[in-house]
Amino acid sequence: MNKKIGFIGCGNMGKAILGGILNSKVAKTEDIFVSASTEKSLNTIKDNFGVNVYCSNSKVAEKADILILAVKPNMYEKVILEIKDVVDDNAIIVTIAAGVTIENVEEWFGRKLKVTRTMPNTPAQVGEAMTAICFNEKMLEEDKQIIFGIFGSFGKYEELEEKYFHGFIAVAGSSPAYVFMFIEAMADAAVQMGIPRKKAYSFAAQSVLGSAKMVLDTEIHPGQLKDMVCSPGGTTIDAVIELENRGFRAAVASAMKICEEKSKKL
Ligand SMILES: NC(=O)C1=CN([C@@H]2O[C@H](COP(=O)(O)OP(=O)(O)OC[C@H]3O[C@@H](n4cnc5c(N)ncnc54)[C@H](O)[C@@H]3O)[C@@H](O)[C@H]2O)C=CC1
Ligand SMILES: O=C(O)[C@@H]1CCC=N1
Repeated sequence: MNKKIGFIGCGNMGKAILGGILNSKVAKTEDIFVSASTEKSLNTIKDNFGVNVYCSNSKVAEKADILILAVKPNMYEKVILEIKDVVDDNAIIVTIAAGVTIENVEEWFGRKLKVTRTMPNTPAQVGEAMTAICFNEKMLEEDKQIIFGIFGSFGKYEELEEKYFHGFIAVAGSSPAYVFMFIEAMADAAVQMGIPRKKAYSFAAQSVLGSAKMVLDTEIHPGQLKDMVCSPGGTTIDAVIELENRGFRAAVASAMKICEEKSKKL
């Protein structure tokens, strides 16, 4: 891709996207420009990724054909006010923040630019992100294809109406954290049973990976896949009933509702 990609802010999510883009070779290191708030983090990014780094957001903003705003939601307005006058009229602004709408971005820039709102997740780092994408009306078909090319380079993506983004954060943007907790909990229990810790993480993670792959590849209902593991009178059904008794599903649903509500408040 012959476009210059700028990152303003490059923390956990910015690095995951940057790593994903470079691994897939969709852009070259010399075409990527990153700014961050501290010299220390810029040096780390330079050392780890070999991209161009600047301590000025405006420098990055004026160079970028595609500008990814990867700061926290509460920094968006401040950053946009800082860069708005140097951004090219034809640049594509990409947001990744929870709770920041396309309308907010247009208002803060004070003019109609091409805006793409996305919600990725950290598995971008290993090429397995799930990203939701929506566009404003300034985005042309060829612009959309560029965005699909970038987000498709580090995982799956789907165009989704902006009104569903709060729910999407609960089920995809934030959900890797719940899955990591599940893996950690299973591994701790396995360690209690005497399994060495390193093996315990690998056994738990591979089981989650394989199960997710079965859902995606077979398209069999997850309930049916669960039933296929539960041999009559066997071990699994006892564990499943204990999870039900302990409110496993209810805890997940309630956590996701809280996550969705928080996204609405940001
Ligand atoms: N962490 C995740 O799993 C996901 C995060 N997001 C979104 O990504 C955005 C960033 O989140 P994280 O990467 O988790 O946060 P983070 O705190 O790890 O990264 C934010 C980065 O912005 C930099 N920064 C702060 N002020 C700045 C400024 N004025 N100019 C330039 N850089 C500045 C910080 O130094 C930091 O490196 C948020 O808007 C969040 O909603 C979206 C999807 C998933
Ligand atoms: O915790 C957050 O607010 C961000 C958005 C989705 C994942 N991390």
